[in-house]
Amino acid sequence: MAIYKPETVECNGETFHVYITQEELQERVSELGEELSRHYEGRNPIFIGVLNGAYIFLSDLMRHVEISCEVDFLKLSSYGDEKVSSGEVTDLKDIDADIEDRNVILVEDIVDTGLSMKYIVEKLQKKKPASIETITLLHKTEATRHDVQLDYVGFRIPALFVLGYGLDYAQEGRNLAQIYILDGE
Ligand SMILES: O=P(O)(O)OC[C@H]1O[C@H](OP(=O)(O)OP(=O)(O)O)[C@H](O)[C@@H]1O
Ligand code: HPA
Repeated sequence: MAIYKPETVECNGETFHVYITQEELQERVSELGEELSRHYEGRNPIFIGVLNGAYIFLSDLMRHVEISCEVDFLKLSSYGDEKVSSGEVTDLKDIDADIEDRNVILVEDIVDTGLSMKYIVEKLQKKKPASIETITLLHKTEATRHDVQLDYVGFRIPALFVLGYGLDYAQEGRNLAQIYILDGE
């Protein structure tokens, strides 16, 4: 089976190179799944993935969760086709599940400025869940300006634009099996 993981890749006229390999991703994702399985044993958590970016991370993560659980999605956008946040969050789809009194695990691909995560947690809190914890594959620690609670973090990364494994640049590059960064950074 062919997996799309070149050493370098052109995306929207810019060149990116590998930053986190497929093997490193798979190892960390499996550790996180095992940690969540231990923590949520007997609590039937509901995973809420943030579309579009989190879909690959969430699907890989769930295959390492060995307890009873559910999944739902919401969708929002704040980057458009740019490499910097617009500073505004647009709601595109809400969850369908009733999360009142449920244990929610909010799943993001990346926390950059923190705006999206802060916005979603405040939105979900209004639905009165029993608990909300957050997990993000990537955290750009130096770029985060909003106060966010991060319970599980895959990789802490510098403030560089990244691509692949669900993360896009103007909607392209999500199908790359590894995480890439802009050449020269
Ligand atoms: O911490 P922040 O600065 O808010 O950035 C993080 C958010 O940006 C990306 O979503 P985007 O709005 O690009 O939509 P997408 O997931 O559909 O690509 C990513 O998936 C996060 O949701
Ligand atoms: O570095 C990034 N890459 C892709 N999407 C993003 N959304 C926030 N930060 C990023």
